[in-house]
Amino acid sequence: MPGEHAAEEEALRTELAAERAYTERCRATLDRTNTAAQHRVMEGAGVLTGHHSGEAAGEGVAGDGAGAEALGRYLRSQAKELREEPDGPPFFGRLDFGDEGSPGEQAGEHRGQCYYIGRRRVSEHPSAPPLVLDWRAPVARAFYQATAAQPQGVRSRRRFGWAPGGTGTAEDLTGLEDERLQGEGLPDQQHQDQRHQDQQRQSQRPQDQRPSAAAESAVSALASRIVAGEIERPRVGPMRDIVATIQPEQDDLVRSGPDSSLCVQGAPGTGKTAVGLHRAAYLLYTHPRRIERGGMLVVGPNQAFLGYISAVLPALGEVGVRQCTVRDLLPDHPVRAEDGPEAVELKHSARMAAVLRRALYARVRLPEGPVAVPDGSYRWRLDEDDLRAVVEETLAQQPPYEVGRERVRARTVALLRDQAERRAGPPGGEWLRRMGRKKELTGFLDSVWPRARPEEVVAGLLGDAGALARAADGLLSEDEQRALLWQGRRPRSPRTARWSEADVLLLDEVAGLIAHPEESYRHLVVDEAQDLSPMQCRALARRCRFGSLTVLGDLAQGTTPWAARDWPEQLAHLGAPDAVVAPLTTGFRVPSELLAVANRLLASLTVRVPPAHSLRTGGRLERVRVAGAAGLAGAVTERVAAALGQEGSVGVIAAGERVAALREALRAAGIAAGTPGEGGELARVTVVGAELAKGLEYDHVVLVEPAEIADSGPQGPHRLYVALTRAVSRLELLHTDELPEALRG
Ligand SMILES: Nc1ncnc2c1ncn2[C@@H]1O[C@H](COP(=O)(O)OP(=O)(O)OP(=O)(O)O)[C@@H](O)[C@H]1O
Repeated sequence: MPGEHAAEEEALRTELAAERAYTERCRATLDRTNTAAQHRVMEGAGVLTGHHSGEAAGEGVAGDGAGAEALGRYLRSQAKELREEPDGPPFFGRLDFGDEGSPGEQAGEHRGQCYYIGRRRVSEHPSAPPLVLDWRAPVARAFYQATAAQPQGVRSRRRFGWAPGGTGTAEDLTGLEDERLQGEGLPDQQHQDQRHQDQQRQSQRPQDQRPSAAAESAVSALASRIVAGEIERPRVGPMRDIVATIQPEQDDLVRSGPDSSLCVQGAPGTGKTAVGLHRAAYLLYTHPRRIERGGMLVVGPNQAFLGYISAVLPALGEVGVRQCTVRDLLPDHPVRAEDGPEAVELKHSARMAAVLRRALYARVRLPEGPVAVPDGSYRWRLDEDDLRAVVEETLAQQPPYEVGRERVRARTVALLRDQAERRAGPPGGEWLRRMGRKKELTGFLDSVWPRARPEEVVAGLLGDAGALARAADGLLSEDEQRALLWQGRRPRSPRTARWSEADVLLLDEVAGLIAHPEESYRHLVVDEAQDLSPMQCRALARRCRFGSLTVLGDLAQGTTPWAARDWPEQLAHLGAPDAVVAPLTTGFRVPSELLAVANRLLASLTVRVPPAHSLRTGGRLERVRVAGAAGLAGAVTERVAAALGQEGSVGVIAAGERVAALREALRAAGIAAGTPGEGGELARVTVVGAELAKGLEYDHVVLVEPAEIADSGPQGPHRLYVALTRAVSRLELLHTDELPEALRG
């Protein structure tokens, strides 16, 4: 009825005006907080440099110089955080709790309350109720989880629509949407975003698939135009946070506790990376004492990927979390040699860890004969049997090598102490220390448990056929040993050895056997974990001995020669054999039309994973046959130019060898093409090798010569699967060769 409609419009206008006023209040508060923090820094800095009020540096503030310096660092980091924190909407949701609580459920302490939910807490005064709650606060969980069937005390959930790219000012608030979870007589969606009202989202909802229960709950979320708009927003620039639209099955993973490790097996575009990063932010917030920022580490496959995801944690208010590749964690040896493929694979294999352990412990010898230790005019005598028992028992305890050496020293001194005690009563601490430093004792130690350096151990193994044969007996075949041995270029000393990329892993493994690494993280988020080799997994595991992991990956997207075939084994290498494996199968990136094609490829892969459903439809697939190979670059340029006529980003994915030429062809046509992770917000076109496309996404993908990618070695089909699943809306298959069978029309 027109009258009813007008009344509704009026109500919406009133509500929007009230919410805009609230936005202004939040922004004013944020501005004040920011200014106050900057002020504190200036003051703090003034005090610290002695320019302030004539007081001695730091006095009255931090008591001493070191304390003052620490305070200064803290204040600077706080102000830096505030500066780095991007502007954005101060909130994205609102929860109104019912007065009564639904049957069987209690609104409890939240009865009748109204909470705004945002990326960060906004508070006018420490003792006043906050204007906006952090999305990680326990009560905010209901925003993600409450349903009409289980309202969790929530009467109504409001979502806010903000102008894309805006800074979150009052004018940027463009719409709101209410979902009634309790109460009667109200339609589900009370108010709609004014700007997006005409969009025909309904017709875009998937109907051609039978979704899982999780997908169904997500589909119901799509009933929200604001959520749908967020999911379908064109992609340009780095990855965004998804905090306003986290789905219930994702939220369960984000909020699972820090005690046990978690492995997310997720089909392409199901939000693994997003879930992992939000989980990192959640854990930092919820368990600040257990997991400080320095104790959280995010590991990704390459710099391109890290560049792509680097803005997400800062957007969630978490700056200063280290994000790096496995390589970045390893020792900084210059790489000056290259291995053959067989040697590389061997060096990444778990068997190598066993070989290295043997090589290291081959240095330990059982004592031969007694040892005499002079003490003034007296000589203590240590029996061979006793010494042998000391070494054997220490070996059996399997401590890190260096700890083992010190243990043998301590226990040998204890043998001396026992003798001294019998002779003259308990000796003093000084006597024990002196005995421990005796050159006869150190000489004995050097003969049975010599010091070891990783370089010596690895060079001693790879440069000596005999040593390798002994360490590899029963573990590596003769052919494999030959592949590992340094041929012809034996270094004169370990110092001059020319290490390969994979050797650095071996050096790190041995360093880890000698002593635990100094760096020790409380939580690791490991992305694209299916691609890690056992030796890389071990490098991560030893840096998180007392922590837990969030392992993210997709076995179907494994593209390295050592990619994992199943999770239990990979998780064991990562030191988290008990991690729960949770699947994500509802896709947010690839539309179902494109996913259907990619799913056809799954059958030709060597791993078994559940196929994905997609929440998105309207994807377009085009197969474009180009007459001659010479015309391919021209055709790519043409297609990219046409794609630029539409909204969003364009990714050209091709076999690695083609990338440079394609980028050049685009440049010649006046199209600037960036490399992934570099171009920032402005690069709309990216050319990327199929081997680096993992984790990235583009609105429009031009996939060049798919057969070439499929045929690029045993992992080729996996690589093609990755390439096929990068498109958010449109995928063009450009080919001169026949398409792989699964991709034919
Ligand atoms: N709940 C959500 N709301 C909105 N967007 C989402 C949601 N979950 C995921 N997305 C979006 O879907 C896309 C895919 O997410 P993400 O890259 O985390 O998936 P992935 O499983 O890691 O993919 P891949 O396996 O291909 O690397 C991203 O653009 C992400 O922002």
